[in-house]
Amino acid sequence: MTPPVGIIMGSQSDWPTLREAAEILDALQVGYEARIVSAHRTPDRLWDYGRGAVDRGLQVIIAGAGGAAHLPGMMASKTRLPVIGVPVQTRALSGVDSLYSIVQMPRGFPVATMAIGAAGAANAGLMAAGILALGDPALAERLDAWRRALSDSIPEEPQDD
Ligand SMILES: Nc1c(C(=O)O)ncn1[C@@H]1O[C@H](COP(=O)(O)O)[C@@H](O)[C@H]1O
Repeated sequence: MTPPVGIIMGSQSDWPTLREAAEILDALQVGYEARIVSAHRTPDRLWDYGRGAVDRGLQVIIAGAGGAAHLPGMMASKTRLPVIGVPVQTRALSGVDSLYSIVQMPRGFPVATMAIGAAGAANAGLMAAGILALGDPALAERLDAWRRALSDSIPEEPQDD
């Protein structure tokens, strides 16, 4: 059975970043699939994935890529499912290249763009869970508990190292 979330990335080298989204989804017991899909290197795979996404039963797509990061935007062109973009940090330009490639979509085909890197990927997992929680009270409760636990873990006073 198709899980609700598709995590796609431009390269194997993006997985250490996108795994942060997967770990959040694991913690919240949200099903996902992870695939390498590149607009540049495997355009037919991108096309097929986007064309079949709704019919297969996916509900949200998290798309991460670095550099000339066209994957999230191209996926948003191919499917009406919400696409959450994760700009992967790059060595040459620190991920600003990825961010700019993802965030400036033309009107009509939005990508919900997260921050650069691992924190952005984790937030993509939380954003996907938040979308799915709108129609899933049990998931909403798990997400609320996750958020409470994070808040409770923050000390009121700074600690010495
Ligand atoms: N930005 C894209 C796309 C795409 O947008 O379709 N496909 C691969 N890439 C990116 O190329 C970077 C380097 O990839 P390699 O490490 O495989 O050379 C990765 O961050 C990937 O997301």
